[in-house]
Amino acid sequence: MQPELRLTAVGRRYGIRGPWVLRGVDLAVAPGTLVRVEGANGTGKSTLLRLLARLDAPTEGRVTGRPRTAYVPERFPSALPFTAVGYLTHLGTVHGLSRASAARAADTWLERFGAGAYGGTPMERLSKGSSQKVAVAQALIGEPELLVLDEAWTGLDAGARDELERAVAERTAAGGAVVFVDHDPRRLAGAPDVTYAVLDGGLERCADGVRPAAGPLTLVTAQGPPGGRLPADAARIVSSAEETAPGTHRLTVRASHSDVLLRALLTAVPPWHVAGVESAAAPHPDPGTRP
Ligand SMILES: Nc1ncnc2c1ncn2[C@@H]1O[C@H](COP(=O)(O)OP(=O)(O)OP(=O)(O)O)[C@@H](O)[C@H]1O
Repeated sequence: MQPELRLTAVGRRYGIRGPWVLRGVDLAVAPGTLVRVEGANGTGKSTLLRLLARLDAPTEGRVTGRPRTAYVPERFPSALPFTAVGYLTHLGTVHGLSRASAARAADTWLERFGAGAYGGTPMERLSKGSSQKVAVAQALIGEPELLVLDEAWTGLDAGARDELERAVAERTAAGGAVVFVDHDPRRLAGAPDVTYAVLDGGLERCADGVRPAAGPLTLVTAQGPPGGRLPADAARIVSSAEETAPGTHRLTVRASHSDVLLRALLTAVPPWHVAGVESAAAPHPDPGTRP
């Protein structure tokens, strides 16, 4: 991401005399970080996310940085004159993919979210859940440097919710930033690097959720070349790594990121051998995660 997105003394109000929804907000979104935004209804979370996605401009203050950004809005306009694949392919080309790659990526994302059967269905005929899968896929198709998710899990079935969590882990593992709002406090529990609450128009950092993160952890035993370094994509997401014997590594990773770790190990050149995967007890509760 070049350079990181930054809000400086940002304020937003609607209408010349409207009340300030946000004021004096300073926020930097560093590459590779997962940021959760909390707050009661109507406090300005969506307003903040639209500013981060640069779909809205602040009334005062500055927004700097131009990461390639994708956004899933709270309400996705589903009555679009496209089929699901047609829409996603179009969005893929907007993100710089060739038409053929965009069409392939469209199929892949619909399959991942369990909506492969609806690729040829006109968007306006999709159910709410399938439409939400398209909403999420359109944001992921371009592998954005900044992914902004406003209640993106709402309306998805359990399989698609898990898949979106995996996709978020993949984005951050690849060095992208993800900012999300979700009404479910368990969403990606333990995973965010930082949590902010929107409160009285300002932004409060809840607690340092810095790694090693708490929450459910997975313990992976893997073998690589003796003395070899962990593949970069794996090193970025592990909470701890220990070489217990030459070439044998004990890795802990947040459970939500375990698939991404395994893929990083197995697709490394040369590939690593995964000798074991098991659940590990969380070391301590995450102060950044509220019950
Ligand atoms: N386009 C707009 N025009 C006028 N007022 C707006 C607009 N968008 C948001 N607001 C007002 O700004 C305030 C914050 O809204 P926002 O949607 O950002 O909050 P939120 O925290 O995302 O709410 P929720 O949790 O209910 O989605 C609300 O009072 C809302 O009515």
